[in-house]
Amino acid sequence: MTPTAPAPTAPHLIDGKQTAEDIKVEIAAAVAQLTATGQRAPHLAAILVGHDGGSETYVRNKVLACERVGYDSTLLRFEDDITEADLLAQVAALNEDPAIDGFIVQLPLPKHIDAEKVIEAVRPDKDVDGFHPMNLGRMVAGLPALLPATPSGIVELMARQGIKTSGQHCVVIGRSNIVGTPVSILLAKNLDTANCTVTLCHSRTKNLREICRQADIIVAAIGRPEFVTGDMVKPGAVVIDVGTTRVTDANKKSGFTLKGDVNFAEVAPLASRITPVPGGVGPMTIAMLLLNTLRAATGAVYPKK
Ligand SMILES: NC(=O)C1=CN([C@@H]2O[C@H](COP(=O)(O)OP(=O)(O)OC[C@H]3O[C@@H](n4cnc5c(N)ncnc54)[C@H](OP(=O)(O)O)[C@@H]3O)[C@@H](O)[C@H]2O)C=CC1
Ligand SMILES: Nc1nc(=O)c2c([nH]1)NC[C@@H]1CN(c3ccc(C(=O)N[C@@H](CCC(=O)O)C(=O)O)cc3)C=[N+]21
Ligand SMILES: [Mg+2]
Repeated sequence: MTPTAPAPTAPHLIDGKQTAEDIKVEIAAAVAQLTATGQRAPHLAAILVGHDGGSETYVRNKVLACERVGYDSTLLRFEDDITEADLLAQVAALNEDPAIDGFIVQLPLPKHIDAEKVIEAVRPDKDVDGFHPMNLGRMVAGLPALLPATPSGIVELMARQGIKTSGQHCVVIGRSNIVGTPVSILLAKNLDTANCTVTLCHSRTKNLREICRQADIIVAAIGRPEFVTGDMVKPGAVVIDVGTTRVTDANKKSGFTLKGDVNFAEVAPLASRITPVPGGVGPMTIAMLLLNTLRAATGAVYPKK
């Protein structure tokens, strides 16, 4: 009989926070090199519309991260009654501003604004979110592109944590344009950091539990707290939790707890490796946004205009 390794008794956490710190140290060194040769520091701008608590936190974290690595940053804030035309004019101004290397428009946007239209208005060489169809198309085709931050952050996190992906069956839950769809494409690519066999699941998927049980790697990007339960996870699987939902919690000073899409208490004892929330995918998203900004500033993907 072949001896089988005992199931781990303690969760083997995937430290996204530390990995993101490592990347930020590398970026800071690159910035120091740029400025030492007389070039200006990269400059990231963010547009924030309205007062959504989560969006405020993420944008604040992005601005703080810029300072940490030595970038310049600009935050443009607008009330949620800004018209679509005015927002598009702001995008056009950032497109044309030679002092701005890259910018993002924080999502979600108010309902009266067509988010697709705004995303398409961002000049692809400044689209550090990697949401523009030009960048998504180039990514699909395997051409150099500004890659979406959360998907590339997941791939980078697994690579740096020594998680084997090649030949592994990865089940992605969620097919949004910003997470589920692009991460499924990246993980299926013929790259040393990918080469997964990918199954993409969504709200119409039949037998989701059975499909998840066949996964060597689960990527949960649903936006429903604790959706992935223990009965959906094969013992020894790697579990990547993208979800970040604020759940009301009277015991917390802030009034809420950040919940992932994975029932951590049930799944952590089963998983060989698992990302915590917070401290997993979220910090990687920010690190990859900074990396995209460096690539935009240095003309690594598109020639500087
Ligand atoms: N950590 C980070 O850096 C980031 C975290 N997030 C978080 O990730 C989560 C997902 O975000 P996002 O992709 O934008 O979410 P969306 O709401 O855009 O997409 C959710 C996806 O989940 C699917 N889904 C919903 N219910 C079910 C179900 N019962 N069974 C199977 N699939 C289901 C939907 O299916 P269908 O298409 O059929 O509707 C959809 O494809 C959120 O919590 C968000 O806050 C997002 C971005 C970055
Ligand atoms: N144009 C655009 N680009 C985005 O990249 C984008 C967006 N819109 N809209 C919302 C989602 C969500 N998102 C997160 C980024 C960082 C954390 C993050 O750093 N989370 C910390 C905790 C932060 C906290 O304390 O709330 C963590 O998980 O450890 C989470 C979520 C980016 N998004
Ligand atoms: Mg969302």
